[in-house]
Amino acid sequence: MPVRIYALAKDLKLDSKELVEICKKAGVTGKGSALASLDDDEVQRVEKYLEAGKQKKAAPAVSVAKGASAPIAPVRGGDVISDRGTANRVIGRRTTGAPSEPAAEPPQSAQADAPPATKPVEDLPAETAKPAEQPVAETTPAKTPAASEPAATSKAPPATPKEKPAASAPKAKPQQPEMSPGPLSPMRRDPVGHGGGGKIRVIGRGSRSSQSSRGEGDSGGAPRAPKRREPSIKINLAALPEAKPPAPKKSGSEPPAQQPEVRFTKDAIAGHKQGDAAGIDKVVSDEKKKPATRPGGLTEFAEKAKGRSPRVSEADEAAEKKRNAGMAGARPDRNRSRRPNNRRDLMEGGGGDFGRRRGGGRHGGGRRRKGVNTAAPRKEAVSLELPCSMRDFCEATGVPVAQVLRFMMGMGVMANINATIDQQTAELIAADMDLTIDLKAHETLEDELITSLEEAEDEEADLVTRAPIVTFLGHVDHGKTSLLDALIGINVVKGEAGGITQHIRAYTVEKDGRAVTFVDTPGHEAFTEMRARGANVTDIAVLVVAADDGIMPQTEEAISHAKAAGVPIVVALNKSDLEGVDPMRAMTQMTEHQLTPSEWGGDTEVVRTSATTGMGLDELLETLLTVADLHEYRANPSRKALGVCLEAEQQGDRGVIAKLVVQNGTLRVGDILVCGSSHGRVRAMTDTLTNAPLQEAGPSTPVNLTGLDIPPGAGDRFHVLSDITQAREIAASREHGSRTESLSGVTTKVSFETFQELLEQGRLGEQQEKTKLNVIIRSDVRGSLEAIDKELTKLENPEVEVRVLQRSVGGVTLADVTLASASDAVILAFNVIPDDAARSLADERGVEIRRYDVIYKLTDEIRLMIEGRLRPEKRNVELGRALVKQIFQISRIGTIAGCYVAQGSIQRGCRIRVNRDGRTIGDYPLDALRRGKEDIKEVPRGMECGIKLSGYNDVKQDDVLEAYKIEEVARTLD
Ligand SMILES: Nc1nc2c(ncn2[C@@H]2O[C@H](COP(=O)(O)OP(=O)(O)OP(=O)(O)O)[C@@H](O)[C@H]2O)c(=O)[nH]1
Repeated sequence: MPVRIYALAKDLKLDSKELVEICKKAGVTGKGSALASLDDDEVQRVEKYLEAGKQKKAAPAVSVAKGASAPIAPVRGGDVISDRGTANRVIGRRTTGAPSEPAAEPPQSAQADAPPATKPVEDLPAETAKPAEQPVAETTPAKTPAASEPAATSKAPPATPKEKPAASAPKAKPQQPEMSPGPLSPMRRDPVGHGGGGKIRVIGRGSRSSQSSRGEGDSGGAPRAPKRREPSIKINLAALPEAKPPAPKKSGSEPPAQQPEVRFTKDAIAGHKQGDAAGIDKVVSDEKKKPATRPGGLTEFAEKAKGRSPRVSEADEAAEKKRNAGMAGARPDRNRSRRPNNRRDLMEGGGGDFGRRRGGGRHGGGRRRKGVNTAAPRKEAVSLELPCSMRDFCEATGVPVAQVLRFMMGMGVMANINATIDQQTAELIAADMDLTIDLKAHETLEDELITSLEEAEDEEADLVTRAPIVTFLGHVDHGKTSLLDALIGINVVKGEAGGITQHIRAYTVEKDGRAVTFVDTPGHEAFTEMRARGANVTDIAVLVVAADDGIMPQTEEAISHAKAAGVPIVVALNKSDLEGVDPMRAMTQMTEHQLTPSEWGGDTEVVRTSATTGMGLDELLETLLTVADLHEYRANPSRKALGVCLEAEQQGDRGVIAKLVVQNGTLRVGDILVCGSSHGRVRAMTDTLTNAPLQEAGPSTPVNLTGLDIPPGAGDRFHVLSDITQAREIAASREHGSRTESLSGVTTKVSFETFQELLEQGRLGEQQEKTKLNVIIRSDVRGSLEAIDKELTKLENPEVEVRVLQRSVGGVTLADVTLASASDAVILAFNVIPDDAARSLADERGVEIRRYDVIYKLTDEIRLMIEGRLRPEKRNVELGRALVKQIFQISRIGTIAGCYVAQGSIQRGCRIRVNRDGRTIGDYPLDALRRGKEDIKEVPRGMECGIKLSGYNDVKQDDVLEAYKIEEVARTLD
């Protein structure tokens, strides 16, 4: 009877992977994975091989006993290792013995032969039995195949260089220990033989310093320019002759000889021009009498020597001020203060020129010299907590604010002293100013609590087996949803808008008495994030590949996600029921992506399935459970829960509904939860498949949960805390962080309507800047927001930029319309509707709200518009809204909705959108419109009527019916 390799491995008490290897060696081919089956014959072959291996293993034990230099026993190796000096001595001997082999490979190669841990034991005897004199040959290992074998001999012991001599100790001449350290022979190339320092080189083998030592040694004959460098191990080298430190420059403490500075007043100069010499004479005589108090003068240095800052008496100062006012001789001073590098003086704390210019220029520099320099001394190594303000940065580093602001201006950023500096900016400034900054992130409650929760390790005794989380990934329409539906026994595919999955689904089902959690992801290219998220929560990825299509772009992407997540991949070759499909084609393509099918000897399980006929479903399930067995997924149900939010939405009366998967621990009703920037207490939990209420959810369980204050982001991790205040604080700080990040800049007024006009009128060509189309996105779930976002970024071109001013989950609100009106933005409502107030304001202000239910329609429409090709030949004209007050079930007719027309009117022949809980759930033609028993053409606002929809009988009380008609609109921009 066939037996799976992993099961046989269990019987034989071997590792499954090891057994796969053994199968190969035993000549049983095509068994690339532990899931492959072996028939009786193959099992026997494997067992025989193992038996033979055991015998082989037993044989060398005799030789070990015989020979003193057993290949594995580190007896002699121990001798060599025990005394480093001995080792070196041996090396030295060999070096002298064979000095003529300078061109051999570098000694690192001996270490590069690190032993592969998985080397089958049974190989050892054969290898170690190879001729022991080969060590000599090992010095030229690349030359012959035989030469590489002794290198293999040294693979067994883990500690490489020391044990190598023992491992490959030549058995042929055990009595000649001097020949034994053959494997060390590469050391001969080490220049030990050329001089002292052998000890050092052995220690430093492989290190850079030793290599350079070797380089020097090699140059024994060839002269090489000596390089000055630090000795790597100083204790073994003669001390370098002490160089006298250079004498401090005298010029540093003595002022340069100066010419007496004679300054002429304007009057003196003017008088001189008029032939009056008296004014000049007076200035010259005054100058001679004046004490040397100018900077750099002797008085100043005398003061400095006494440890005081040179000060000028009030009287002198006043006199000087008077003298210097307006004198031509003051120009050098002024120039100095204007020099661009004056900030260096300032930074070094020695100047004050900068301040003099500002404060002292007009009002007299003397005052400044009197005061104390208040600038913080510049610090070289600073520790800074981020984010911080410009002021904090400057105070911490001692760099003047003006200097930092100037730098920022140079980078095109107009900042002020209160501006916040982020890490990147701080690093840039620091690099520019040669500062060493140790940037620390602010230690928050988050770091304290969440990190400890994430890092808490579970006790082995607490761990129990959990259900595997299996995610279906693959290209759009390859049959993921159908396959999952068929496995679970439900039908979700039918209800999908546009026939594509736009939400992530997760269900736990019981199969063969075991729980499995399935996650379905959308295949449309827009949902990359959802696929990545699906892959990140999963244990096993099922790659659904349609046999007729093969590997497609999103299949490739899914492969990357699964590989990045490091999870096993099982391929479901779906649609195998289709006639004429060639599964070999898809399998060949798979090999190009390093997914070799197990039937071709690889380790990827490929199951041929058909969601339509049910073919291969059992096998797929069995394979998934087997993989789960192999990996033993475990969790600790007794700890506080943590996991991931897959999706979240705001539902009218129920509040926030979040779909979470518990990854570890148990989540209970009443638990305090923080998830992204939302928090709250778990109010209720329901099963994602049956909607049954749950009191607790253990590991691997997906739940729909209420109780959070705002919808968390899809992909946000959640944690259970014990204090609601802490949860609130953490959520608030995250919200603050993300708001700060997403603050958008100034908006340009370009509306959706005018956008095409701009294009048509060719005004884009005249504009230097890109034309910006501002949009506000509202969606039913977070995942769609990301998908739309991603699609919109693809629409950018050199002339047009689509700017998302705001994106959020939930219906269109008054605030959205206000923002759109202020910034000429268009509101893109994906699967949501505007509330009454928003609708009225939008009408009043002419704000456009575009509604979509399929993502590619949204992006296609915008793309067409951007390309100037949008031809609004058909336009939806909103007619009115009616509220369903009562439902009447009439046999043979169906459901009649008794409605009250709240806005506009309902007209015969229109179409009706059915909205429930703020979401559009369907769009149907109006079948019948009646008042009493009469069929009528139109029902105006404030009246009641009966509405029958065509093809939909599930209208419920409180549904909102929106009537609209499709009008043909003539093109106006042709
Ligand atoms: N013949 C055949 N058709 C299939 C099979 N599986 C799915 N289909 C059809 O393929 C189409 C797409 O199936 P879905 O299950 O929606 O595909 P999907 O991969 O979930 O699509 P997205 O979720 O949008 O990525 C549907 O019309 C299915 O009926 C199959 O095994 N055989």
